Amino acid sequence: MAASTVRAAFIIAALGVDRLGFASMMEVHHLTLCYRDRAAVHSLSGRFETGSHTAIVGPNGAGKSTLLSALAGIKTPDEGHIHAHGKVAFLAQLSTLDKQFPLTVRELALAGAWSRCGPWHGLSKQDREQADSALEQVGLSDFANAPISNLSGGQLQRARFARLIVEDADVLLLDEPFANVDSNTIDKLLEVQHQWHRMGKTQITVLHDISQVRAHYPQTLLLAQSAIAWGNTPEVLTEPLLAEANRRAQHWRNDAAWCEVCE
Ligand SMILES: Nc1ncnc2c1ncn2[C@@H]1O[C@H](COP(=O)(O)OP(=O)(O)OP(=O)(O)O)[C@@H](O)[C@H]1O
Repeated sequence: MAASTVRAAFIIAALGVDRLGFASMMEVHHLTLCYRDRAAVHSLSGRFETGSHTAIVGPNGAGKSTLLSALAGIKTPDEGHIHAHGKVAFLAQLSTLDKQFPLTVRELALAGAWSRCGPWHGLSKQDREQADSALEQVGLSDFANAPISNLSGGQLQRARFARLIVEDADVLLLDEPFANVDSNTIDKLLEVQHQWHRMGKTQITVLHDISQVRAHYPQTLLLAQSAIAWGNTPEVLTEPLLAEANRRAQHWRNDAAWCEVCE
C-alpha cells in the first residue's frame, strides 16, 4: 500500500470518518415504534443522506415526534433498527424546557460545549467565545447575562439554537422548532438552518407548515405511521400524496390498528 494511502487511512481513523463528512447520515430499517399495543411508527425503512436537509411532515398523530425521539436515542425500537453515524444533537419541542431553571442565556448556549468536554470539566476561553458568537448569530447578544426566565418564547428558541450552534453536531434533529415563534425569529432561525446546510450537516426537522417546507427544505418524509413518500420535496408534497396521508390518519383515528409487534 502506498505511504500516502496509509497516511490518509491513519488520519481518517484519528479524526473519525464523520468529521470528514463521509458518513454523518441516519438510516432506519423496518423500524416499528409502539406505545402499548399500538404502533406509532410502523415498518419504516430509508436513509437520511449525509448533508440532506429533510422535513418530516404528516397529520397530527402521524408518529413524527416519536420517530425523532427514536432517532435521538430516547425511544427504543420495538422492531428494526437505526444506524446513526456522526454526533447527533436533538432539539425537543419548546414546551419541554423549564424556563425557571436557574441559567443565564450565555450558560444555556454554553451547555452546547458540555457534549464535548463533559459537565465536570472547565470550559475553555474558546468555548466562551463560541457561545458569544452563537448568541450574536441568533441576535441575542444583549441578553447574554439575563436569566432564561426573562426571555419570551421566541427569544428562548433563539437561545436554544445558539446551544445547537455551539454543540456543532453532525446530525441535527429538530422537533417543531418554529411552533409559537414569530416571523422575524423564524427568518433568523431558517438562516441558521441554511448555514448548517451549507456546512454539510444532516438536518431532520419536524414541521407543520407545508409552504415553509416547499420553500426551504429540499427533502421531505411524508409520514402517516409509515412512509407515504420520502424524497425530493416537490415530488413528495403533491395533492394526491397529502390526501393519502390524511385518509390514513382518518382511518387510525376511527379504528387504531392493533399491532402484532407491539403486543
Ligand atoms: N407517551 C405516549 N404514550 C402513549 N401514546 C403516545 C405517547 N406519545 C405519543 N403517543 C401516540 O403515538 C401516536 C404518534 O404520536 P406523535 O406525537 O409521535 O405524533 P406526531 O406526528 O408528532 O403528532 P403531532 O403532529 O400532533 O405533534 C399518537 O397516536 C399518540 O397518541
